[in-house]
Amino acid sequence: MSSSSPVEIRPHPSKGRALHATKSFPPGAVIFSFTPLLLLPTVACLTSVCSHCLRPGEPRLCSRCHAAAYCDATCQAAAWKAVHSRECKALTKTIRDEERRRMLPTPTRALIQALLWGKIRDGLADLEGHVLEKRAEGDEWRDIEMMAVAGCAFSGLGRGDQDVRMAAEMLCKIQNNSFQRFDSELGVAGLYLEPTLAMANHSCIPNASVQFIGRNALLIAENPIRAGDEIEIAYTFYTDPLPKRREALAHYKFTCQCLRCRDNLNVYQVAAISPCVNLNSQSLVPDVSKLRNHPATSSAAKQAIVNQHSESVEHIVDALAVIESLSERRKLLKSEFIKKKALVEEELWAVTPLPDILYRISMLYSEEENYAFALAVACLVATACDPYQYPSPYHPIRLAGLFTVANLLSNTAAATASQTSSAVPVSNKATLEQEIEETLREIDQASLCQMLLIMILRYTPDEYGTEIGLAVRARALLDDIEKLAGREKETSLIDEWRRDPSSEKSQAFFEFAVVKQVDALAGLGKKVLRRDFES
Ligand SMILES: C[S@@+](CC[C@H](N)C(=O)[O-])C[C@H]1O[C@@H](n2cnc3c(N)ncnc32)[C@H](O)[C@@H]1O
Repeated sequence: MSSSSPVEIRPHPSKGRALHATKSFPPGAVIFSFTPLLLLPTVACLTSVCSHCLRPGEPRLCSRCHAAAYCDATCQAAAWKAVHSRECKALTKTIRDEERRRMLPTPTRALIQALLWGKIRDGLADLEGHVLEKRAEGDEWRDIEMMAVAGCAFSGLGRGDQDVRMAAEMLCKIQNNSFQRFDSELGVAGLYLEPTLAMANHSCIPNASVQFIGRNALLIAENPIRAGDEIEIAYTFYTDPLPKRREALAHYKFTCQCLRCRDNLNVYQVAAISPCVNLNSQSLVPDVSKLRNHPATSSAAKQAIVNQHSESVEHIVDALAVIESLSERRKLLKSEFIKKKALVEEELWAVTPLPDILYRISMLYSEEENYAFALAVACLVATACDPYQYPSPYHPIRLAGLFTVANLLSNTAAATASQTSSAVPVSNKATLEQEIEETLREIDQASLCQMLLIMILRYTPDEYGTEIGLAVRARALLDDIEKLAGREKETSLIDEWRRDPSSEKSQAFFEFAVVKQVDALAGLGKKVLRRDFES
């Protein structure tokens, strides 16, 4: 990196090397945009994303090897020059069957590229692979050796002991330093490696995160970062319980010593000490004392419940992946929700796996076209789960949560508008459906939706507003709302809030038009869960 680089690599007493900032960055700022040394689609996404830029679509397969696909001639030409010319020749020569070429495991495919290109090999040279530790582990090492043998064979290069040993070492480095490139539509869509970004160590209370745009990885400040600070990212889901995090990090051969791990802090305790808490004054939880003083930060009884019932979401994700029907999905979510009754009774909504269960319940209602119920549960997620799990309002999951609410509002607003107003007050005997309908009728849903979208764009790095998928979708929906006729008065109030969100008038308006309404809907979300999922 050049002397003007925003990051530098320094030795670290216990972690090997570390990535440090050379200047300060506010939360949400892009520290650097990295161009990959290695970027490959996963096997599952090989025909649904471009092998060069990883953008989803309907890419066309390379007519020779049929094992790489590109969105257009530009991507194909760039990939040909960067990696594919040699890879294509080697794969066509060494593997007859096209389907088998496409089924090569992603790390093996990455290894083949590294074996064929000196530039990639050189880029990997200084990386940590924990080769000796891995070699000492029977099963894991056998898998690595098998992939190394395959990589040597399919690259058409040497297959002697020395070659396989070198390939196995490269594979260890690839595994220890690559990212799973996540796509919001497809999930894990690729493998990404860049040697400087790979110097970022892990913390379960990270101050930065990585977001992918096309071929590039953006390193984004999550907390305020000062010049000289170590930049730490999370290698695993830091909201998982401690044993699960330890298990995931064992692959990287270290034991995390961050505060969350050392003192086994729960999600509320970490939120309370986050340097980002005050940034929430313009969020759905503007009363930051709520974030600082949740009862689970001090009550030993609540802490015990969190420890006893927190669980990774993995088994739920796996089970849902093979369920097609909505009714079966509902059954599974109901049984998982009931299992977490102790958390629900104590309103410990932010404890894993509850946020994920709630999010999936909201999605389920949405698929069932019950947008009002989906919205109520999504509001509960956006106020009682996300801000505690991710205290920075710039966090991509916070922004995704806002978008979910805004998007659902665009459906409920249309439904409310098409109803003939009965204007019947809600009686004690009204159904939950009627209660939500009435609440929605009282809310200016278009304004609420518009303000949530403005918040998303406010928290998105300006220079990437046209590239980050969520920002692009938020902008499109906002444009649609701004075209609606007859909203001059609302628009003028919103414009004033947009220009100066911290003025007294704007804050009062925000409190009324956004915070109060989302809170009311979140309260209804609890009622929805109680009625439909508790028994
Ligand atoms: C992607 S590399 C990060 C750069 C690495 N420190 C180096 O010097 O090459 C991952 C490796 O860094 C080390 N590491 C990362 N985070 C750590 C942490 N919180 N504590 C101790 N070691 C850590 C582990 O050896 C891990 O396998």
